[in-house]
Amino acid sequence: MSELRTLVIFGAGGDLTRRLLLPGLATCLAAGVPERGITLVGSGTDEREDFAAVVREAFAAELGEEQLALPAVRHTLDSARWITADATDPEHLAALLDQVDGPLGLYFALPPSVTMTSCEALSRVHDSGRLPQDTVLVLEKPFGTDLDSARELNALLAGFVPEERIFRVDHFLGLPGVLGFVGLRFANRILEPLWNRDHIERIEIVFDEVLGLEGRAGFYEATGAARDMIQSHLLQVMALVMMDPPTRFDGVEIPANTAHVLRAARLWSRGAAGDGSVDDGSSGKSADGDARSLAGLPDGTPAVVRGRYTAGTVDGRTMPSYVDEDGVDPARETETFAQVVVEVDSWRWNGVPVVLRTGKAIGLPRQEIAVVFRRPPHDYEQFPSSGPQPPDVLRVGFEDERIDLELNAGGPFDSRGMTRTVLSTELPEPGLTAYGSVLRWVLEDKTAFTVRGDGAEEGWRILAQIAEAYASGQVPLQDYEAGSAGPASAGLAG
Ligand SMILES: O=C1O[C@H](COP(=O)(O)O)[C@@H](O)[C@H](O)[C@H]1O
Repeated sequence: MSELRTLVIFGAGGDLTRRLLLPGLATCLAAGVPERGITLVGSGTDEREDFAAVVREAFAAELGEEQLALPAVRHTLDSARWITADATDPEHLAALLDQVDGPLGLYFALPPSVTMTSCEALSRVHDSGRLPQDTVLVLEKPFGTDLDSARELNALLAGFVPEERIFRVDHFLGLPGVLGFVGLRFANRILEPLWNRDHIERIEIVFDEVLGLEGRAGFYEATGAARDMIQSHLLQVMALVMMDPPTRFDGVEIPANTAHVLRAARLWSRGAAGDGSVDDGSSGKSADGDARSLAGLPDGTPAVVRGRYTAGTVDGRTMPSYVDEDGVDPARETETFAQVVVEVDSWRWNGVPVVLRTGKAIGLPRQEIAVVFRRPPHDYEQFPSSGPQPPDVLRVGFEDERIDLELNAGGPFDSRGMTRTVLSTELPEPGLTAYGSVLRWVLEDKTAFTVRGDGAEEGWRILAQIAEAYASGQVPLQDYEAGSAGPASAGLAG
C-alpha cells in the first residue's frame, strides 16, 4: 500500500486529538513523514470554524513557530479543515468520503461504543460500494469493552476490511523505552541465550504515575487502573518483552509473536484456587524444575492487589482522596492502583512471575521494564558479604530512554570485595512523541507495532480473570496515601 494522502479524525473536537494526536502528528511531520505532508480533516457532530486554528496552535506549541514553515508541516496546516458529520450515520459517512481524496486513513478518536456503531455504519457504506478499497482504519484502545464486544468488533471489521489495513493503536508500543528495549533485545547476541526461565527469575513492568484523577471521573470511574492500564498497555508491552525472536520486524511476525505470548498468559494461580495468593516458596519446591515461587518478591505477595488513594501530597501538590473527587461514587469501588502477577505458561517462560503494576498518585513513581536475572548457581564462601549477592537486573525506563544494567563487580584491589555496579546509558532523544511514532506507522503503512485482533481479545480474557479475582471478595480494596508508594502489601516500591 502507498502512503496515506488524507487523515480524517472522527471525534476531533475531543481531548485526545488536542492533547495527543495533534502534537504527535506535528512531530511526525517535522521529521518529514510524509515528505509532502497530508490533508488533515477533523470531524464531529458539531459545526466548527476553528479547527485549522486549533491545529496551528497545537503544532506551534509542540514545534515552535519556526518549524511551522517546514514543507510537510506547512502543507498540512494549509489543508486542515473540518467536516461536520455524525460518524454513526452511513449517509453522513458516505457524504464525507465523497469530499476527500485517498489513500485515506480514518482515525476513530471516539469512545469504544461509538467506535463500534461507527464501524457498523462504515460496513454499510462499504456494502453500498462507497468505501474506497484501500481505506485504512485506526482504532484507539480500548478495542471493545470486554471479551465478547472485542470479538464482535473484530468479526465486524473482518467482514469489510482486511486485518493489514486495521491499526489498533496502543501508544505504549510507541514509547521510546519500549522501542529501545525491543532493539536492545534483538540487536545483541548476549541477551537471547539468557532470555528464558533458566536465567530469568522474574520480570516487572511498572507504570506508576504522580497524576491522580485530573478531572476525568467520567472516563475513569467506569474504568479503573486494571482496565485502563493493564488490559492493553502493560500486557502488550509484556508480550513484546517476552516474545520469540521475529525473523522480520514486520506486521506479520511481531503481532503473531506477541499474540502467542498473550495466549499463554494467565493470572498466577499457584495459591489455593481463587484465594488471591501465590506460592511463597514454603511449598518446598526448589526454584528449578516444576517450581513456581515468586523468588525475590516479599513472601506471600498476593497475585492481585488493588488500592485507592486517600488524601496526601504528591510532588508538592495536595491531592484530595479519590472518593472526594468530583463525579466519584465511592460505592463503585473503582481502583486507582492495580498489581497483578501473571505467568506465561510456555516452554520458554513457565514458572517466571511477571509483575504488572500501575497506580495513580504515587510518590517517586517507577516507570520501567525490569528483568531480574537468577543468581549464579554457586555462592563463594570467600566472598566477604554474609548472604548471596543481589541479582543482576536490566532496567529500561519507559519514557526517559534510560538503560541500566545492575551487576556485581569485584574490587577494588580484591576480587572478593563485591561492589554493586550500574552500567548506564541514555538513548538519544527520539524526536517523536509516542503518538508521533504511532501516526508515523499509520502514515507509512507499517503495522509491526499495532495490536492484532486476537491480541486485543487475549487482553480482555486476562482482564476477566482480574475482574473475577476482584469479585471473589478475596482482594480487598486497600487505601494508600497519595504520595506514598502504593498499598504496602504490594511490595515492589522503588
Ligand atoms: O492510556 C493511558 O495512558 C496514560 C499514561 O500514558 P502517558 O503516555 O500519557 O504518560 C494514563 O495516564 C491514562 O490514565 C491512560 O488512559
